[in-house]
Amino acid sequence: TRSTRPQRLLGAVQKNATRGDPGSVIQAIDHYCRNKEWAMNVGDEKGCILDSVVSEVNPATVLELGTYCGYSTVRIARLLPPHAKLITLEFNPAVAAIARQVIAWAGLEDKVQLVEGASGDFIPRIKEQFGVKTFDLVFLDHWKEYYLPDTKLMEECGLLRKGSVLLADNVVCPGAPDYLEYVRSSPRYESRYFKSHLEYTKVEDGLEKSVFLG
Ligand SMILES: CCCNc1ncnc2c1ncn2[C@@H]1O[C@H](/C=C/CNC(=O)c2cc(-c3ccc(F)cc3)cc(O)c2O)[C@@H](O)[C@H]1O
Ligand SMILES: [Mg+2]
Repeated sequence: TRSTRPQRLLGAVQKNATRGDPGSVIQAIDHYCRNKEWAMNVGDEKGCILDSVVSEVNPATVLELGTYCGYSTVRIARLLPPHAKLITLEFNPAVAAIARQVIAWAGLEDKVQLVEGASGDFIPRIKEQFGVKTFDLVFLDHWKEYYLPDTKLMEECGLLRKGSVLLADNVVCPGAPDYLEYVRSSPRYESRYFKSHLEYTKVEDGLEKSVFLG
């Protein structure tokens, strides 16, 4: 049977990237997706904005919603300080299996905990199950209609503290209008839009950075 897009993306990593070299894994995926087959990775242009926010926050605890093939997982984990932890949630087992191999190829498995399951089920259990009190940084890149409900759930579960940073991909394309309205109008967030482009295209997209004020 025909391979899947994630399988072909993993093949490009195994063929073109050096084991243990996260930068080469990022480059291999970007080259493949720009020249051979588009895929919904945050990409190199928005990826640089992601890098700058990660470096600025210098987080000890990170939550990523929607691992997909692990491209942004690798981008974030490669910048984390030694004992920092990144928990990434992915509910499609076949996709999670690919992401595990991409993260391993980059040599970052010690910094990453990939959890298979749906965000709505896991967010309420993260505290007791993973010993995390609050997240310094949350990267939202899963199904766009879940950005808002999952943000409200994180608030309710006490997973955000004064200064926690939410960074959301695709707030223009495909768009997350209810989420944007919420973080931009709520007095509990200081929000800022980073204009960019949809990965590997000239279409406008951007990242919304929202600081929780407690
Ligand atoms: C229960 C559903 C909500 N909770 C969830 N919990 C855990 N994992 C979840 C998840 N939702 C989705 N996922 C996983 O995240 C991934 C989904 C990401 C959704 N992303 C997009 O739709 C997306 C789409 C585009 C896109 C843009 C333009 C276009 F023409 C076509 C696509 C660009 C992007 O950058 C995107 O991120 C999958 O691997 C899915 O299995
Ligand atoms: Mg995205």
